[in-house]
Amino acid sequence: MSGSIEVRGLSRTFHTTVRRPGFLGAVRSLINPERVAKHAVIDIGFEVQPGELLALLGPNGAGKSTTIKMLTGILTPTAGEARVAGVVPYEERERNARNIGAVFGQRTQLWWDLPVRESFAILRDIYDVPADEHASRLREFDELLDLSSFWDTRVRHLSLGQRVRSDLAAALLHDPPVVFLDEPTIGMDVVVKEQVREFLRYQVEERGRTVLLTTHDMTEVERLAERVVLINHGRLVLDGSLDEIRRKFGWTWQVRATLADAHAAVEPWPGVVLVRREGPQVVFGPDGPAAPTVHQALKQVIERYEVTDIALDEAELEDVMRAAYAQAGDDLAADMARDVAGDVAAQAPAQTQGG
Ligand SMILES: Nc1ncnc2c1ncn2[C@@H]1O[C@H](COP(=O)(O)OP(=O)(O)OP(=O)(O)O)[C@@H](O)[C@H]1O
Repeated sequence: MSGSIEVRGLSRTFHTTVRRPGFLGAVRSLINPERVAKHAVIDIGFEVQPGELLALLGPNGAGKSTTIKMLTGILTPTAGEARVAGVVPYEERERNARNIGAVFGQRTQLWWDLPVRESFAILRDIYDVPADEHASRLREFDELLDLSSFWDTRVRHLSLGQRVRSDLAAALLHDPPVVFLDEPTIGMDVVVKEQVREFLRYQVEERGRTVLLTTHDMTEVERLAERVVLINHGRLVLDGSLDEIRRKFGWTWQVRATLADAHAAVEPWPGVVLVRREGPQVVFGPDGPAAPTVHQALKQVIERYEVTDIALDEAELEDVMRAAYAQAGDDLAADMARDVAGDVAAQAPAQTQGG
């Protein structure tokens, strides 16, 4: 079965009622509710190939969870279409559920009062997994996630890391070709995070699963994803490989200097921007076509500041993403301005005719 994900023109608008302030306001809201529309996802489209891991990125409130909820069949889109392993998820929820596994880092799908292993057994029965397959898959997951050290414990007594590892195993026990992970490693310590990433890499590379992952952790993106889709204010603003994005938005060089005076004022100069500052540590990067070469930049930093240490740095993905968002924001603003200008232009002749 092909584990592809296809998304075309997908949109979702939420309608909520606004409560007016004060007692009278509350009464007025009851009699005459004021409805507002929130366009959480607007006309997005992308594809994920079978066996590919794609990171869906965006700031808080960008529309990532809403997108995943449409692809898992929890929400129905307002417009557009999605297919997951050939199935329209919100039209055939049960069929879709057999093809997908989903982990929402903040919630569990396990039975709170049962030991983990009993939850696994219930899922085996729900999905009709043959007993020998179930046992061998559990052995495989145990090797990678070390589940047996806590699988006789009730879910409510598990630590966060143990709970999410159990959730991951539970999501994959029926062998789905497509996996959705919404911030799976949120709040975990670095050791458990690494264990989970290892597990995910194995599932993609060795088992050929298709994974759509949302995360705010750029280390995770660097370790796991080759391709990213960026959404902002519900719109898709970028779809490309990490290499392309680094090339387009990354800095060709970065100079990190430690200032002798941690409180010294630091200003950018023509051709150079201040990328980051943390106390005495400052990082400079090139700015536009007038940027100096890396050798000139090193010389300029030493001439301008008293430094105790200076080094060349790899551009951090966080900085690259920040630059991509800034550019995407500019493009979006330009698009919206063009739309408004287009609307005004379209209205102008009508007004002339009318007048
Ligand atoms: N059920 C709902 N009713 C009304 N508005 C909603 C609903 N669900 C989400 N939204 C709004 O839609 C927008 C997108 O939310 P969503 O949860 O998809 O963002 P996100 O990218 O997953 O954010 P985060 O990184 O914070 O998890 C937000 O403005 C949110 O307030």
